[in-house]
Amino acid sequence: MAVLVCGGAGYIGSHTVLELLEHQEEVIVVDNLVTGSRAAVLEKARLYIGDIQEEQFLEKIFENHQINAVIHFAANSLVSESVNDPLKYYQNNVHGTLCLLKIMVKFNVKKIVFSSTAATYGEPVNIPILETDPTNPTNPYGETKLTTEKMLRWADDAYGIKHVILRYFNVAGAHIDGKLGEDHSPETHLIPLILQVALDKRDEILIFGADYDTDDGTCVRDYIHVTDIAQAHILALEKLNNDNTSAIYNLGNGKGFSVKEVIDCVRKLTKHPIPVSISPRRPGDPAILIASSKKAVKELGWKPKYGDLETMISSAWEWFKKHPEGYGSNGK
Ligand SMILES: NC(=O)c1ccc[n+]([C@@H]2O[C@H](COP(=O)([O-])OP(=O)(O)OC[C@H]3O[C@@H](n4cnc5c(N)ncnc54)[C@H](O)[C@@H]3O)[C@@H](O)[C@H]2O)c1
Ligand SMILES: O=c1ccn([C@@H]2O[C@H](COP(=O)(O)OP(=O)(O)O[C@H]3O[C@H](CO)[C@@H](O)[C@H](O)[C@H]3O)[C@@H](O)[C@H]2O)c(=O)[nH]1
Repeated sequence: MAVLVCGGAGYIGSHTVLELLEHQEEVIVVDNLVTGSRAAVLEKARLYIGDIQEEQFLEKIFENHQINAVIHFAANSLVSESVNDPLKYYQNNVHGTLCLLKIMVKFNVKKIVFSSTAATYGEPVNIPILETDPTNPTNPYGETKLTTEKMLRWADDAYGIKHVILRYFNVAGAHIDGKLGEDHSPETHLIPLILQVALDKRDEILIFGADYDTDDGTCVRDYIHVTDIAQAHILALEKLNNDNTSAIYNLGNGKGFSVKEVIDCVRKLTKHPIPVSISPRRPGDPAILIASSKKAVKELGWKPKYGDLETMISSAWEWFKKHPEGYGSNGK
């Protein structure tokens, strides 16, 4: 029996494929390589290049393999892009999942792990955020993820497809052995952008807003190492195989770091001065997002291993020093 990983050539997907292979799973990857890289998919996994919205393409894969469960990363996931082009997000994130679920129904595949996000909460009413807290997204990206979560709930009721929804906070870092890293193009995430300054590929980092209601005025986020996130998917699959019930979990460290604190940590690790400029707030950004992941710790037995910010940033730094062009043009 195989696990199908949609979006497995992307940042988090590729790290999860590595963990799955280490757990002896047969892994099938589907990816259209729009943001992912062929080079990020380890050879032991079988890669099909194509779009999950192409139902006939998906059907062939379900015909060719005995798929036991799906892990679904395939999405667009940039907050600011979603504000400028919300329909792109409804198309790919909501319609993409709809196509995938239709094929799962057709082939009687009853387990899915879904990548959701802290962006489903919007401006939090409590810190740390609990899974039971209100969900009022402040951007279309979060809205499309919440809509998809609701689709999964109805699909459970109607077709018995059980889900584990994982609401990640800010995923960071690279594989600790340097096997894989983060390569988004264009890059918009804070840590890789600061590291591009440290590599002298960029002159400065823009701080998007220094007038938030936080200690130093910059946004606070809960950063979580990509391998810890990948591990949670293994545990989510185990849960689905063992108790066959649906659930939602936050995945974060429960600690917040401001944009300025992240920049200071990079300065310390790289010894680079990292020039900054303050620019206006980025639309759709909440001031503070910090997770309570107690539920995942208790119910999944999740134990994040790389929780301190320095470990996350230094693993990313090691990868970027060796791969200044990411996976490079050969990556496609
Ligand atoms: N990076 C984060 O901090 C973060 C935080 C919360 C949630 N997430 C979610 O985790 C998932 C993975 O994020 P990531 O940072 O690894 O992004 P990524 O862009 O690196 O990975 C997404 C992958 O999906 C593929 N893809 C997109 N649409 C597709 C389609 N229609 N058909 C086939 N393949 C498609 C892309 O080519 C890419 O390889 C996303 O769903 C994202 O919303 C990420
Ligand atoms: O050049 C930059 C880039 C980012 N930021 C700020 O840094 C913080 C982190 O931004 P970024 O790394 O872009 O991540 P987020 O926009 O917080 O979103 C990430 O984390 C979310 C969960 O919290 C996920 O849903 C998204 O998919 C993922 O991209 C935010 O306050 C940004 O405003 C800057 O100040 N300057």
